[in-house]
Amino acid sequence: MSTAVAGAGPKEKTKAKQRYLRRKKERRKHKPKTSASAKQNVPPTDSNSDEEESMSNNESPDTLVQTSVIEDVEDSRSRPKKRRKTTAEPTKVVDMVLEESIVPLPEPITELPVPTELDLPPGTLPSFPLPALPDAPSKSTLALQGLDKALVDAELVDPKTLLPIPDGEEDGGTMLSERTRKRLKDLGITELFAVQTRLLPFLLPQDPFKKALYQPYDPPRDVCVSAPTGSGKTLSYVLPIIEASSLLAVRETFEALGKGRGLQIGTATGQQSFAHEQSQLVADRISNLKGGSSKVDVLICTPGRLMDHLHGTPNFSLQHLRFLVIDEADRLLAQSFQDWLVQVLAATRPPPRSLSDVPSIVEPITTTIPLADAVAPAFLHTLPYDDIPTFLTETRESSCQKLLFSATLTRDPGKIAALELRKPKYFVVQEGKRESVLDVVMEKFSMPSTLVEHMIVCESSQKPLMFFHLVHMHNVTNALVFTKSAESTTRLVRLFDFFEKARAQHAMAGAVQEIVMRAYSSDLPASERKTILEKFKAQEIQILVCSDLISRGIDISHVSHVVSYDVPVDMRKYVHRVGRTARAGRTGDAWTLVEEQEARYFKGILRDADHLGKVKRLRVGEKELAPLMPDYETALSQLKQAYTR
Ligand SMILES: Nc1ncnc2c1ncn2[C@@H]1O[C@H](COP(=O)(O)OP(=O)(O)OP(=O)(O)O)[C@@H](O)[C@H]1O
Repeated sequence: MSTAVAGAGPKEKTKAKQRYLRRKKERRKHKPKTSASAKQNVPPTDSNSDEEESMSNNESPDTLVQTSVIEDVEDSRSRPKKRRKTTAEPTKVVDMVLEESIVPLPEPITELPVPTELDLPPGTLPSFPLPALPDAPSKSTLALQGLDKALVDAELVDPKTLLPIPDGEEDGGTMLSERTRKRLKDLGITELFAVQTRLLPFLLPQDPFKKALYQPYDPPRDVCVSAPTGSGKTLSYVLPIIEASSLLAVRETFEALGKGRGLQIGTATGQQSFAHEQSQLVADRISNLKGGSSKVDVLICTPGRLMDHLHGTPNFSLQHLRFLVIDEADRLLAQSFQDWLVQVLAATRPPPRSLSDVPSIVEPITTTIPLADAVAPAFLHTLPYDDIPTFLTETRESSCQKLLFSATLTRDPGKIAALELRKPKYFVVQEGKRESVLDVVMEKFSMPSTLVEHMIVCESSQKPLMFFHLVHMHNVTNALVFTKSAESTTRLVRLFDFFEKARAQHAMAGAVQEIVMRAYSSDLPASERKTILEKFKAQEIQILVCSDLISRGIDISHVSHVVSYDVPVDMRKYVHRVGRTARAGRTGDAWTLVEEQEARYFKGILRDADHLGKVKRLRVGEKELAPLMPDYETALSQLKQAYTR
């Protein structure tokens, strides 16, 4: 085409141009006069601009419509008149989105005038809108989706709240009996911690009917508690249970069934033989007793062992259960073996009434029929004779109240649903405003305010040395150390032993005190674990190396440091590890040794939990490590020898 243009003679072009100009002049003569302002906008009458003008006259009607819409829009918003080149379709799409989309659009677009059918040329069909993607919902909106409303409406408890426990008759709002308050004083507990100040009144209401052992027509609400590690969750449920038990004379009930006296505490954790546990839990394993034959008021158990007794111990029954406490709820709910939760909940619930439950008048009442008071009220219909007639039509429910506790409470709607909570009431012990309940929902767990956190990023080969540096230069003793595996533990303990020996030899006799470090793992027999823990408590052992499995629940007041020798796999693990120190308002330090290649991952974990800013980075230079080098090298070569032997 360019060749064709280049081949046209200049004369020919001039003639054509002259003809064109003549016609144009003619047209002008017949044209009505325009205003002065309009004249000003007339472009200079050179041939090229005229050509452009004539070209524009050939534009399709569609393009014209589209252009006019854009101009209208710009006019209405008093913008400088700058023409944009667009195609017809996108313009229509924007219009249609405004008209029809339910998705709120950003401000400037919503200001656009909504075109009506009149804006379209006659006979033009409005086009359908292209699919429009709504804005992505915010993280917080997503976190709230599918959540139990109760969790969203959780009650926030300020962790700084304390309530003095008074002597004498007045309970001072603690809801505790004089006897219990005296006992607490004997144990050195003079005030209630935040979680306890809210839980005690909730679980021990003033109305005596509300704390009755059996409440089949108006069963109590379930409770979920999210509170930091070491904040006193255990007492917040132990106290109400003890109070409820003594108040309600459970002892007498048990005596009526022929069991022991006093508040009996039983354990079923698999540390003793099954037969031994059975004999501790149940008095009569021969007769068929509808109400069970429990010997204990309180049973502390693991889900697995509880299941074993439910299936394998005659007359072991959960129908009288008043409180089902699920401590470390997130971890227990993650254990799905044998469907323990479904089965335990079923065991607390009365079986549905069926036709066979309808009493038969002709059925003789014999002496073998169990006493009514041995059966929980909600289970009375299971007796082979008519239960106590009642004018009430309400169905009777189990009186079992579920109490869930964790420092890292699960927000998983599926897991919460599996618990079949009854009108659950959530308490969240956390600093901040009402909205910070969202932090729990988004798994931004709250930490003890007395905890100071550090991390050291180093090469993996330098980790042992960094650890020894912490022990000797930062007084990291009375410490719990977490590793990723049993092998990592064994290696570290042996190397540390060699290092301490080398150090002692090196120094003048008696000048240095050897620091003792021991492994504390679930592989050890229970008796050995107990001895190690006792030695640690007595400070004969200064450092314990343990696994995540065993760490939860360790409550030793003098633990002043926690070291993650290997980084934790997730935030939950991190929270539970560091929570072994800075308990009950005491101070504590947490240290994490991060290998260079793990730094991004670990920081990512912290960042996702909005916690990165809380962990200070400690940089340790060669100079600071130099004094430890000779003994470290001796220890390394001894370890090598030990492994090659
Ligand atoms: N009111 C109180 N006054 C003084 N000490 C208390 C009080 N309540 C609890 N403690 C002590 O605080 C320590 C931590 O309490 P507890 O073990 O109940 O914490 P927790 O919240 O269950 O922690 P974790 O989630 O780590 O298991 C315990 O040694 C306990 O005896």
